[in-house]
Amino acid sequence: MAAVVFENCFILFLICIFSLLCYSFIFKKPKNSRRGRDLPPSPPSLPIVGHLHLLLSTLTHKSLQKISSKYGSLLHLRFLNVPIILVSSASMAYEIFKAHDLNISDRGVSANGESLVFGSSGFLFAPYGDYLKFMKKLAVTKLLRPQALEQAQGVRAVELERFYANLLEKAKKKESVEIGMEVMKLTSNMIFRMSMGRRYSEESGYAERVMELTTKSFNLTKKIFFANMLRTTLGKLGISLFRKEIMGVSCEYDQLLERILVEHEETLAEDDQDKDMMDFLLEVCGDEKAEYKITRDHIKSLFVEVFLGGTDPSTRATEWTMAEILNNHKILEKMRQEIDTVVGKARLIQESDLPNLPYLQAVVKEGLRMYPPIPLVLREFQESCEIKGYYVPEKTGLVVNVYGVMRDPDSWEDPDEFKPERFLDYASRSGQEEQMREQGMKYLPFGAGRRGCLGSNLASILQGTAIGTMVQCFDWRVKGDKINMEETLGGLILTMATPLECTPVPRLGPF
Ligand code: HEM
Repeated sequence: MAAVVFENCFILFLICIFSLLCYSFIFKKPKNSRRGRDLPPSPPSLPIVGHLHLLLSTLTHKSLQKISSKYGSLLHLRFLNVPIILVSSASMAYEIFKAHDLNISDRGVSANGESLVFGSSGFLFAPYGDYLKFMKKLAVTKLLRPQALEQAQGVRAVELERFYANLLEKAKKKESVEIGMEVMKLTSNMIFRMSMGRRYSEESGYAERVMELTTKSFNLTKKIFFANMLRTTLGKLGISLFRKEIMGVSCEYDQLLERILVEHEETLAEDDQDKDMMDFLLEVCGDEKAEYKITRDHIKSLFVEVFLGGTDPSTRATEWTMAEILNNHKILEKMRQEIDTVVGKARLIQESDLPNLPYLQAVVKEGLRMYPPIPLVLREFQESCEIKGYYVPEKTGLVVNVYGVMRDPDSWEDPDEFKPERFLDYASRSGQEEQMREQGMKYLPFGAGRRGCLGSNLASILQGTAIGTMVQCFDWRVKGDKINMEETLGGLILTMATPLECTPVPRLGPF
């Protein structure tokens, strides 16, 4: 229902701006930025809307992959009057990230005003400057770098046990579970407790509330993306697309986070060991001499974005990988053999086991290769430049189709087959450093360069332990012969069209 309303709204919107564009096309000469030099090749386009129909398809990443395999891995597209460079191969990605990383370190999507969800006080869409660098440093130092991750290991272990106990409960009652829902609870609880909730018990209900709001925000991402992309054009007509819905979620987040902030202020932890990321951010907020002066809205936006960036992609990737495991009995058995040998049958897997479980790690990597939760990475060329002899004008958008790169038959043997072994071979291969770097660009689930994902280490832990627990402790009953692997883009995140639902049957334990 919501999708239909959105679609209708979008068609109406297209009609509205059609007249505006006709006006500008007739009365204003379009800028010709070629300056006598060739832009990258462009596939045939429709009048006025250009290649917008590709963006509107339900499987945008696949439409873009198809067009790239026909016309080439470096293309020049136009969505209405927005020019875009589309990249779909490892060698093109390498060329761009090697020589132009700073030039493409802005996302090119304007922030969503005063909203806490992708808004101007956040850093996901912030330009690459002092504010972004400062907030990234805080998030990495206090939450995501290896030392910080190690400090919070105990918190994650408690949540993993709770995840296991919950599945066991369902297994005893012979109830089926939606894997995505269970994993979403696990990742939300882990990230919530690591970042601001060490002192809160489950009864506070805060983690659950954060999870609800994160899901609501994700359902809005496609709308937010369109609203942002078209803000300048529509702003001139006094139209603010989807504003009410977006601000509604933002207000709910605001109220919840304000309450948590006040509770942190009232019981400020004295010992550094007991401080969580929110305690540190509050200190920085009150510090007149801080490198960068941050406000309460900056703190709230940072948390919203850490939840958005951290929970849903990790959950979707885990769900996809579990579906492949359950569709491939040999892989499931091989994983169990490895886990039973390394962990034994008397205790639950824990994150310190992960380095000793190379096959499990390879399965996680293969899941991310075939189903990258963020299939399209968005950036913008700040300045004009040259790529493979083609001219790229300043302020041209960049879309790296990482889904296309990781399914490119020129880089991957049998790209559409789930073969974890390829990552065991891959790790043992050696070569020239430069060659290896270029090779690295064929595996891009976390993006690349200075705007690449900050949470890849945490993501590996979340996925490794969640999948490890489900494989080690349970057999899984699935309806039908095979799991339906059809894809959909839920709010720009690669999602299973039919959520994975199955019934756990205890295999080991209880621990
Ligand atoms: C399987 C899980 C995950 C995947 C596949 C993933 C993927 C990505 C991708 C593709 C980007 C954009 C990169 C680019 O533009 O080059 C990104 C950015 C980001 N991710 Fe992740 N991510 C995951 C988990 C996490 C986690 C657990 C966190 C933290 C809790 C996190 C935090 C971030 C942040 C903060 C950014 C923005 C960085 C910036 O704008 O500078 N991600 N992620």
